Amino acid sequence: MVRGIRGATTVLHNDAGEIREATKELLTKILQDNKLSTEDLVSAIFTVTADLNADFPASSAREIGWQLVPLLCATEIPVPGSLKRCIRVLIHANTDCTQREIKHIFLREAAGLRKDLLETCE
Ligand SMILES: C=C(O[C@@H]1C=C(C(=O)O)C=C[C@H]1O)C(=O)O
Repeated sequence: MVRGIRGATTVLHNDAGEIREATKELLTKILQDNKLSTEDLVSAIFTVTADLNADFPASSAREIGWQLVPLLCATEIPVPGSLKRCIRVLIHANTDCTQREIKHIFLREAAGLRKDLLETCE
């Protein structure tokens, strides 16, 4: 069964090194907490807020072994007042978990984004 897994994190600066480090931390935790390997991954879509253009998060994914996973990066909708310097991801993965068992991961300043989603996790 293919399930969707959401994640998000933030960086302090529009800096390629920071984006790489934050993205790798997020993706590694998503795989660990959901007991997934890269072989289980179907695809992933990243968005970054318009204030982040120093690097593509997809490059970071390849640096941790996601070379065969189809990836896409796009700019997030600039809703006034929304969280700044945010990297979001939607991963599609093969898993036996139910929807409620999926661990969605929101780190750093993004931790408050989707408390509703976290509350529905088992
Ligand atoms: C609230 C978020 O930001 C935005 C809103 C989303 C939503 O309402 O589901 C999803 C992604 C973003 O476009 C989030 O990342 O979860």
